[in-house]
This record gives sequence, C-alpha cells and structure tokens, in this order.
Amino acid sequence: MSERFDAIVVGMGPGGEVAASELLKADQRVAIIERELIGGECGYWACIPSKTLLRPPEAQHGAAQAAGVATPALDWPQAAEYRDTMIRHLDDSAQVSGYQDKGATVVKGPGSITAPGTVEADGRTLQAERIIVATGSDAAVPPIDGLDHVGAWTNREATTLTEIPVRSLVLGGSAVGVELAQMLARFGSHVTLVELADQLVPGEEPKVGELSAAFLQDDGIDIRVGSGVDQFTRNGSSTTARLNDGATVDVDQVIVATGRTARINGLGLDAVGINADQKGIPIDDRCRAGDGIWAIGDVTGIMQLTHVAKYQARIAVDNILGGNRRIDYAGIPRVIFSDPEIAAAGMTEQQANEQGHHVAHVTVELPKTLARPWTYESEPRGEMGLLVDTGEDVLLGAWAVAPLAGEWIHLASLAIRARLGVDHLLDFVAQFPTYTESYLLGVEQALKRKP
Ligand SMILES: Cc1cc2nc3c(=O)[nH]c(=O)nc-3n(C[C@H](O)[C@H](O)[C@H](O)COP(=O)(O)OP(=O)(O)OC[C@H]3O[C@@H](n4cnc5c(N)ncnc54)[C@H](O)[C@@H]3O)c2cc1C
Ligand SMILES: NC(=O)c1ccc[n+]([C@@H]2O[C@H](COP(=O)([O-])OP(=O)(O)OC[C@H]3O[C@@H](n4cnc5c(N)ncnc54)[C@H](O)[C@@H]3O)[C@@H](O)[C@H]2O)c1
Repeated sequence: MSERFDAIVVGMGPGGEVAASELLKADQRVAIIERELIGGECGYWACIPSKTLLRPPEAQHGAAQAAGVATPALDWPQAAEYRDTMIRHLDDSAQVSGYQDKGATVVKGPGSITAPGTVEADGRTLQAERIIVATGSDAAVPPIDGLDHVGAWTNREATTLTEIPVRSLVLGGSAVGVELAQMLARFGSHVTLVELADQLVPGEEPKVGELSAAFLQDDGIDIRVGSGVDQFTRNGSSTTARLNDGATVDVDQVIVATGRTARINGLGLDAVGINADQKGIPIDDRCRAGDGIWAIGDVTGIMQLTHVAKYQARIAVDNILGGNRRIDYAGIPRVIFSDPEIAAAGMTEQQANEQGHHVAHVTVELPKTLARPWTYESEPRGEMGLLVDTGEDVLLGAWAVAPLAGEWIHLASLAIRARLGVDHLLDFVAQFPTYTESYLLGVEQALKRKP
C-alpha cells in the first residue's frame, strides 16, 4: 500500500534539511528519506569535523602570534573527543525524533524513484507530486596504479581519524587538501601535498595559490604543485608514492582530496527521464530537474558548498509553494578555513577577461597599509585583491589570504551580488582598525588605473 505526501525529500544533508524544514513550516505533509545519517556529509565527515579539528591549532598559532601570550599546548585526545561531540558520535537519533516531532514521516534507507511521483525506501512506497533530490556527493578517487591497495583515506576516514599518521601524502591541493594538510601538519604529521595543477587552489587567482603555498610551507608541508602520482606501492605498513617526475615519497597514510562525484547510483533517475552523470543532475534556474522533480546541493554539481545547498533548497521550496524565484550564484563566498583563511567571491581575472570585461586587478598588502594586522599579530600577514570592472565601475571579484578573511569577504559578496557601484565603496566607512578597511584602499587604487 502506498502512502501519500505533499512532498518527498530524498537525502537529508544540509540541502535536504533546509528543504524539509521549510516545507514543514508551510504545513506540508513531508516524507524524508535518509540512507545514513540526518545531517549528511557536512555534519559528520566534512564541514563540521574539519572546522572543529582546524580550530585548536589555529588558536595555538594565534596565541604564538600575539605578543605577550605563552603558547598553549595541543592535546590530540581532547581535540578528537570534542570532534566526536560535534559529529554527535555518528548518531542521528535526536534528528530523527526532531523531524518526527515536527510532523515529518522519516524513512531510514536508500530511496529510489520507481515512477513519476513514486519513491521506494525501506520496503515502503511513498507518493507525492513533488520530489526533491538532495543526495550529495562522494569522494572521487582517481584511477592511479596501486591506489586501491594502500588503504587510502577519503574525507570520511580523514575527518574521523583517531591517530595522527607519522607521514601523510595528501593528493589534491584545493579546499579539502589544503584544510586536511594543514590540520595534519599542525597536529604533528609530516605532510606532502601533491597537486596536479601548477598552483594550489587552482580555481582561484594564481596569487592566492602562491600565498597559500607559502603559509603551508611555514607549517613544514612539502608542496609539490604541477605534480601527480604515477604509482602507489605498499611495503609492509608503509606506502611509496612514485611521482610523475620520478621522485619517490614514503608515507604511512595516503589521503585522497581530488574532488567529488554526484551521488546518483540507484536513485532511479531513468524512471523520470532525467539524464545525469557523475558531474551532477542538470537543473534550471528554479532548481527544477524535470516534471515534479527538483534537485539541490552537491548532487547538482554546481557549487559544492553547504551554503549553496541551503540556498538552492530555499529557492526550490519557494517555487514548489507557488512562488517564482530564480537562483543567482553571483558573489557567493568561497572560503577555505586554513590559518590564515583563504577567501574569495565573484570572478577571477581570467574569467572576467574571458567574458569580455575590462578590469583592474589590484592588490593590497595588509600589514603595509592597515593598523589591524599589527594589533592582531606580532608578525602580521595578509594580502587581498579586488577586481573592478573599469567600464561599469562595479566590483566583479575579490580575494583575500589573511586572518578572518572568511568573515570580511562578505562585504565583497554583497557588493558583487548587488552590482553596487564602486562609488558606494569609496563612500563606505569601515570601523577602525579592521581588515575591512582594505576595501577602500583597493577601490582607490583600481580607480587610479582607469584609462
Ligand atoms: C572535507 C570537506 C570539508 C568541507 N567543508 C565545507 C565547509 O567548511 N563549508 C562548506 O560550505 N562546504 C564544505 N564542504 C562541502 C559540503 O560538505 C557539501 O557541499 C555539502 O555537504 C552538500 O550538502 P548536500 O545536502 O548537497 O549533500 P550531503 O551533505 O552529501 O548529504 C546528502 C545526504 O543524502 C543521503 N543520500 C544519498 N543517497 C541517498 C538515497 N538514495 N536515499 C536516501 N538518502 C540518500 C546521504 O546519506 C547524505 O546524508 C566540505 C566538503 C568536504 C569533503
Ligand atoms: N571550506 C569549504 O567551504 C570547503 C572545504 C572543503 C571542501 N569544500 C568543497 O568540497 C568540494 C570538494 O573539494 P576538493 O578539494 O576535494 O575538490 P576540488 O574539485 O575543489 O579540487 C580537487 C583538486 O585535486 C586536484 N587533483 C585532481 N586529480 C588529482 C590527482 N590525480 N593528483 C593530484 N591532484 C589532483 C585538482 O587539480 C584540484 O585542485 C569542493 O566543491 C569544495 O569547494 C569546501
């Protein structure tokens, strides 16, 4: 016998959770289906444990950087214990009962779409005119000779680790690779970071890659950019990686951080005529994937970030509830929670040029121009860049590698999204002494460069 609902949400990571919560607030009859833990990758094996484990060494480093503070010691067992609390000891029973209390029908098990409007899970047949697919992504493991046989960790094992490996090789030098490499190095592992592209964080400006490599090297990380691994070989408890320049590195643990693939296997998308691949389910600007089907979050492959999954959830639900809301990805922040933080919003110079904009790309060395870096750190660091469209006088992009950059990048996000004229930024008064004061300096420089 089938059970009927107004909407079914398949996958309860941050995207699914926001979608289900918004639907429940609107008094919809909602079924939620989760095959593992409500909270998803983000809550248990990604954002939350990684940020929790990065914080103790950041606090230690912060103390060392502030004149007049004795440096505190790191305590791995306590850090791991707090991480376990933050990931709820991999137990979502409070989430299950929380959604039940709000009126949702909670089904634990993999969901599969068997016909338009029909999902099967845990032996039950659920029906609704609206289905939201929010099944997330898995770690992509590259086809490298021997990699399958060396017990490599993905983000799952790396974020739930109980002991710090003596020597680690992190494959992939973007968000996951940079965060995990720094966390491991600061807890005492000898880390080699191998990135195929010729810079770290290749989606960002080359300067961001350079600055990131410099501070990671200060943590003792051996960085190999423009480099891949041809072969992994296990020798007892040790692994030898042969790099593509012929060099070899011996490590105890390999960690794969080379991107994600959409979780679509077994979802039954064929039953509703959706053509998806490992990159994701195609959606329109209302997050619709087909008749009666919406897709949100990592499974769409658009911007695999929690805040994007949550934003897409709100757009999908508003449209489901009769609204007419289009999504806009402009200016969404991208932050890597290393120390110092790496933050960016909007376009890179290359993307702006490809789109035919005339741009001034200016950089501000924060300790040379601001007071805040000196009050914050005894050896102040940090640089930021702005990309201004000199024809239209609007901000197109911004980046910063600096303390707290993940907070103050949001001013750029708003300016880019609102297409705020840079004259507003010239007349914008930031609190003294803050890192945010750098925007005025950057915009002044950019306007001087106008033809
Ligand atoms: C190490 C790491 C650190 C990260 N840190 C950050 C960060 O700091 N900030 C940030 O914005 N992003 C971060 N991300 C990215 C972030 O984790 C994802 O963008 C986010 O989890 C996507 O949310 P989602 O709801 O789309 O998917 P997920 O969180 O992957 O959740 C999807 C859910 O669907 C379930 N599911 C899958 N298939 C089925 C099925 N057939 N039936 C039922 N349930 C199913 C899964 O079990 C899962 O619970 C990080 C990623 C990694 C790997
Ligand atoms: N703080 C955050 O918001 C945060 C943190 C972690 C992850 N995330 C998100 O999670 C997603 C996944 O992150 P990611 O860093 O795994 O993926 P990614 O796709 O962003 O980067 C993968 C990196 O691995 C490199 N690479 C690919 N194959 C390789 C190989 N064989 N050898 C060496 N290098 C190789 C790529 O050049 C790239 O730099 C991203 O969307 C990211 O934004 C966000």
